[in-house]
Amino acid sequence: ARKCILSGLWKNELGSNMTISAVNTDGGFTGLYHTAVTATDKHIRVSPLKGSQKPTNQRKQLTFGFTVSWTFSNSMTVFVGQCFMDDKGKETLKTMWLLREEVSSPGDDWKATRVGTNIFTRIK
Ligand SMILES: O=C1N[C@H]2[C@H](CS[C@H]2CCCCC(=O)c2ccc3ccc4cccc5ccc2c3c45)N1
Repeated sequence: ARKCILSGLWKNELGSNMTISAVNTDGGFTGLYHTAVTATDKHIRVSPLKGSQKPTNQRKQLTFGFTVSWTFSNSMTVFVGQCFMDDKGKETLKTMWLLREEVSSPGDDWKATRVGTNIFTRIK
């Protein structure tokens, strides 16, 4: 059966897109993330991502995680999820994410993390 491959171009339901480079032998990958939305009034630029996946030789519907370090800021998002493939070979990445924004004091730590879900599909 065909297996999910993370490398390539993906988009999510927010209109964001990401490019994932080739996955290396230990499951590591890098890429670029272009978010369509932001919780800050700063101008958001394309940001680097780094992640890893379970080696595909063991899984058709692999699990993965990656981190986006938002350019020119001290905020970060981690995504974790799984690739699902339908019987036509169409891949879907179902993910959950945590967005950590920088806050000025420990007293504000309680409000520093947002959580959500994203579904990614391939851009042909
Ligand atoms: O495709 C998707 N897009 C959204 C979801 C999960 S990630 C999220 C986009 C996050 C963009 C970075 C951001 O908002 C951001 C960037 C820089 C910031 C600098 C300083 C901040 C200070 C206070 C609050 C912030 C909130 C978000 C921030 C930043 C700050 N999926």
